[in-house]
Amino acid sequence: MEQLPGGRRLRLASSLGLGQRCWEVTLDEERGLLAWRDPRPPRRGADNCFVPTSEIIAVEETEQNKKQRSTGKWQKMAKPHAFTVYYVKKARNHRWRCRDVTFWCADEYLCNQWIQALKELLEMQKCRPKQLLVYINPYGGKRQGKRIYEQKVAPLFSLASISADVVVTEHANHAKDNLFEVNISKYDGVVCVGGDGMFSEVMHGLIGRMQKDSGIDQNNPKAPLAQCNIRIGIIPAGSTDCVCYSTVGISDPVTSALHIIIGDCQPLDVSSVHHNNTFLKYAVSLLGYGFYGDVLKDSEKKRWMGPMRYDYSGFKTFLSHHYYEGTISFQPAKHTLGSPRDKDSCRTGCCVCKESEQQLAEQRKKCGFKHEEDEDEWKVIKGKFLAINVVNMSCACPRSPKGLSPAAHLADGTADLILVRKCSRFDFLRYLVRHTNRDDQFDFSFVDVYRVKSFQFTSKLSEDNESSVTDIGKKRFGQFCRDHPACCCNIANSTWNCDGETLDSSAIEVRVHCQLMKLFARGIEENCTDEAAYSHSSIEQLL
Ligand SMILES: Nc1ncnc2c1ncn2[C@@H]1O[C@H](COP(=O)(O)OP(=O)(O)OP(=O)(O)O)[C@@H](O)[C@H]1O
Ligand SMILES: CCCCCCCCCCCCC/C=C/[C@@H](O)[C@H](CO)NC(C)=O
Ligand SMILES: [Ca+2]
Repeated sequence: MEQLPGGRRLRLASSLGLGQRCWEVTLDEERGLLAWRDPRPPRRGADNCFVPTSEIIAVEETEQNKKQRSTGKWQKMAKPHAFTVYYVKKARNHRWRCRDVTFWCADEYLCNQWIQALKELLEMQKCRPKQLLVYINPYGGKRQGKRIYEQKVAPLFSLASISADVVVTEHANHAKDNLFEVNISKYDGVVCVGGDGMFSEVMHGLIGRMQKDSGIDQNNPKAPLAQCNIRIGIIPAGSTDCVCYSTVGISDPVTSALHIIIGDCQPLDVSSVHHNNTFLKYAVSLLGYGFYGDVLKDSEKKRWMGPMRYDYSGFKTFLSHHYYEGTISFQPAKHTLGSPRDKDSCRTGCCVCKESEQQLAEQRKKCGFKHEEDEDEWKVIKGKFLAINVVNMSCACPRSPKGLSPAAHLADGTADLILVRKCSRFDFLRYLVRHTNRDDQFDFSFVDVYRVKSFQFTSKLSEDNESSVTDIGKKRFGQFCRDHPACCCNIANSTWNCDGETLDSSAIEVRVHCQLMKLFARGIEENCTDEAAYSHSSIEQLL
């Protein structure tokens, strides 16, 4: 243990070899930093580096004659004792990579001391998973799930001494059904390799299992649900990968694997969807009726096209320009500080999410769940809509980097309700194009947005059905309004797109459950675009 001038203690401080030179290497346990600096007088571009110990992946004794990862060549190491530290390197656009640095010294005892100290610090990171259950969808996205896991993820898990039980799914709902049977207490987390649909399956398995084990009836739309504490990791291998992109900032399997390894944790709101006291589904990203429901329905027939199916069906649906009539009722969210028109977005350690969760917890302590359900006001809107989107998170994805609601929060107990009323094709195109650029997508007279905690929808057709429209009448009219063949008024229902799966009912009741589950993620970090975040920095400022 070394003492610094300010009274701070260092776990270890030594002069160690790195490449051809000697470096001052320190392990600061209090600050949780491993740092190495070139002791020669500072010059431009000198490499002074540090790594938070929470972002060290592994430490290994380095064998002589070991293949040097950086050069790819076999090099005889002339140095007698060495150890390699593998760590997270943050690159541009939220991408993480595994890098390594090898230190050497002549003294075997000193080398072992370093290995021992670093391993002890790694052991102290209690949030890191040791045993994972992995489900791979071999048919998601471009059908690369198995290859992505085997080539990019499994080697990192094994480097970090994580053992994984791997299930390659054989049919839809395999993972979900399996999660009701496995001994879940054996695992520190569940990983899904696939897209949003695969994530949704795993989430349904885990939340469903949790409610079953706690004796909670999922069919009761008002039941307070039991929180699911086992974290889910998403290795993106789907077509949209919206949940991964919106919670990590990038769809990249290696980045996601590293977030899992270091044991990140991001709570997530989940909406429950019911119809007539029957549970239909949970949703975390998009519940979309009209445009996104029709895109999904059409695209399901074209799965063979892979991710391109959404572009094809998107264009076709855009041309069809159908609108739908219905009634929307919602309870505005009063417990949150945020609004959908905010300029700031939800970022790592978001205060809006923290505050909102506290407010909700206090409200519940005072009045219980019942008050919230019964006494808060409902707003009712009737109209003709091209799209009704309810989003629990921004829904950012590579196709729409800001998402459908850029200021939506991951864990504030609310969803953003976006109503796109009947407008011209040209106006709808302007709206869609704003998903892909920086302009405000809510700044249109035909678009309204509300932050809500619960929501209901009934289509005009089902309202009419309950009263007058007969089956014969429906057949005669066909799908479209007979009186106005060119008006695009669609007397058929659209379908709900629930995180990329279709729902059977158009009339639904939705409730947001604050932070019902957790992911191996940390939310999107404030932009750290600089490769040099951890290097070329003045080490003196840190020590
Ligand atoms: N072995 C399997 N065979 C067929 N379908 C499967 C299998 N395993 C999982 N599925 C189903 O495939 C559906 C789609 O998978 P996934 O979400 O991984 O890919 P995607 O639809 O291409 O991507 P995204 O949801 O991001 O648009 C999921 O709903 C899942 O239930
Ligand atoms: C003519 C211009 C077209 C512009 C289209 C922009 C498309 C943006 C797509 C954003 C979709 C984000 C919502 C994500 C939903 C997912 O839950 C779901 C399943 O992966 N994906 C889709 C496409 O429904
Ligand atoms: Ca939310």
